[in-house]
Amino acid sequence: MSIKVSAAGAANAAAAAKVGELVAERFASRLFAQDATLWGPEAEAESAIRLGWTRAHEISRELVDGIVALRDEFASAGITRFVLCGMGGSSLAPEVITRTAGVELVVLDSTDPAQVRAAVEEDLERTAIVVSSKSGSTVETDSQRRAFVSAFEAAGIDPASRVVIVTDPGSPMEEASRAAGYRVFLADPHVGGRFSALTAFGLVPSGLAGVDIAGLLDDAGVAATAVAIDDESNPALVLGAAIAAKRFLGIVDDGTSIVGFGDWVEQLIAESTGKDDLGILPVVLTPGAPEIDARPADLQLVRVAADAEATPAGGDDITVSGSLGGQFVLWETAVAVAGAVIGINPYDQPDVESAKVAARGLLEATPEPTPAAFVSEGVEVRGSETVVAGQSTLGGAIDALVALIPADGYLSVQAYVDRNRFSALEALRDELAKRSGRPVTFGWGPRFLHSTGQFHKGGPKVGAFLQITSGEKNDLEIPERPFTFGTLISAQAAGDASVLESHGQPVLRIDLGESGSGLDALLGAISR
Ligand SMILES: O=P(O)(O)OC[C@H]1O[C@H](O)[C@H](O)[C@@H](O)[C@@H]1O
Repeated sequence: MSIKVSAAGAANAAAAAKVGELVAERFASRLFAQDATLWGPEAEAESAIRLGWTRAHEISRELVDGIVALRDEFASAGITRFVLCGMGGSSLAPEVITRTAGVELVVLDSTDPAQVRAAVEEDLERTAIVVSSKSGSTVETDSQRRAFVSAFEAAGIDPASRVVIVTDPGSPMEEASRAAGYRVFLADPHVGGRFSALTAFGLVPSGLAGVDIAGLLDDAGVAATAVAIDDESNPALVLGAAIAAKRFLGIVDDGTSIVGFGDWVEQLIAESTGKDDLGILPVVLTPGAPEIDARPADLQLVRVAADAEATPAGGDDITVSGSLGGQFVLWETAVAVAGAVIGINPYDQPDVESAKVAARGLLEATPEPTPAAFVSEGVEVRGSETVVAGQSTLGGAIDALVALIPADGYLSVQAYVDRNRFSALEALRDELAKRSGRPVTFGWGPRFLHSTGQFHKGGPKVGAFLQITSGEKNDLEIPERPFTFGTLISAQAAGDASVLESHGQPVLRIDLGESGSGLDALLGAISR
């Protein structure tokens, strides 16, 4: 299934205005020859060590046999349940790969105590974990690993027989893992996390779970040939130039067999472009989303379809199609193009660290919790002065937040809760989009911090933020750490809120209470 891109109306015009230039400067062939000068002198040092993704479909071949052999070894020992511990670029690709293939992989990219406990307590006898971290120092991933290792030990299972590590050579995790006797797969260090779908980060968990990873690499190889040519028909040049023209990028499934593609592409685009007060904010939409019919002028819609030739784009839309392996390569190339068009370095993420620093500060200082501005219907409400001042009801505070969304801005809903238990919260996205007439993103915390989190702090400061938390009665220890999962997720939420507010952006913080009893009140206040 070859990759196809169809751009109509204004999207086609935006692409046409740029593609000739990109062909003339031989952008595509230089990119695939790993030319680090394409994004300007300031980006050169970082780009020089980040372009390995252009050849990942070839280099990763050598991993396949080892992954398949390990899968067989696990199968013969009765180990058939795999849990992936990892964040952002270390978990989003395996999630879409396994969901699309219809094989089971439990993706644990949360610090919510109940969500962690559920993953750790289920069926440990037939479970192996893949702990994936490029840096080897991500606090969420380290904490999840600790929880599993201690659960294995408590169950009399040797962790060395159940823990598989994916990391970069020389990371702190590599050394410690080898010492512990874990199986270690090393990834190509010249590929950034969000571009790592076709490296060990995408392939090890997906292959162990049962996906045909050789086929994925075959599909990617076909696409890599198509997007490396200096020609106006190159689909990645068209896509990259077209998406660079607008601030918001709505992504909607329109008949593709790929499951959950929006979540992967969201990180790739938001983290790669959202910096220097510029960027593109992806908005993952369902087919019924209000933004599709009442389209904000600054939102470009991309439909992911079964066949973009059979159902080409209409209006000002873009339609894309192709195999999943092909789509990875198409979008990675398009983002490299969009970065050059916008004038940013697509390979760094300068603002992700700020939220981590703020969370660490709170974990170390353990300050008294900020008192609630008011309590309404069992829900504690906090937030920026501009949002909560003079308010005494949940509905009033939400109205105040919506009124503060700039005319060219967006609302971001961020739910630091157990996503399995509070899945009903996802419905808030459409309600708030309808109410505000502006693009609304929805993210589970802390997962989104490794995705749209960069754009919120590094992109244009035009966001308004609705943060939802829930205390957990049954908190969970993190073995040998001075804080629990409950204190960690609270610090992550409070830390990110403080950074957003320091950028002058309004934040409304709603705590649903220990038993989550405020859920109905919140849903009611928003859908009234
Ligand atoms: O793979 P790790 O080093 O654990 O990193 C996981 C994630 O961490 C940070 O948030 C980065 O901004 C992401 O790009 C990365 O994917």
